[in-house]
Amino acid sequence: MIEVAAAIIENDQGQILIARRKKGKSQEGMWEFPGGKLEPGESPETCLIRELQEEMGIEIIPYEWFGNNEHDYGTVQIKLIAYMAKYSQGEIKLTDHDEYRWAGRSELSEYDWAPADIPFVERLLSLRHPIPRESLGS
Ligand SMILES: Nc1nc2c([nH]c(=O)n2[C@H]2C[C@H](O)[C@@H](COP(=O)(O)OP(=O)(O)OP(=O)(O)O)O2)c(=O)[nH]1
Ligand SMILES: [Mg+2]
Repeated sequence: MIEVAAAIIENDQGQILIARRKKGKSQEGMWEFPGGKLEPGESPETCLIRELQEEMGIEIIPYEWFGNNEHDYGTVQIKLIAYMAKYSQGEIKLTDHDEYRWAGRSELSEYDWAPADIPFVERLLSLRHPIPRESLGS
């Protein structure tokens, strides 16, 4: 089982950074939350700070664990560990991706996601609208 950290990065407008894996990579052409494999002894937060600097040239601040999802790709099994993060600074320069978007939560359903990401995407979509107070029953 490979441990992979993924960052759900929000900007000041509440949009989320998503990226398409470029040709030649596993899951090529599919959209993901940027990140990568944990190095030995590394925490997911430290991994994400490093990966986003390496892969996109930006600085982020991971602030909250979002969820884990184990997925079997047949040849590899991955444990995807997602964290919410805040975009801090830097101009995006792509190395492992061929496209990126700042997407509104409701737009996330329009993309062809890496299968391991689907549960995260569904949760982000369902958290789109806050539940009205009166329907919470108190
Ligand atoms: N970063 C990332 N990887 C994901 C996501 N969903 C998903 O299935 N993966 C898979 C693709 C890869 O098989 C595996 C490892 O991710 P990766 O290719 O980004 O790892 P890495 O940055 O360390 O790069 P490399 O050494 O494999 O080139 O995780 C996701 O949302 N983010
Ligand atoms: Mg990566």
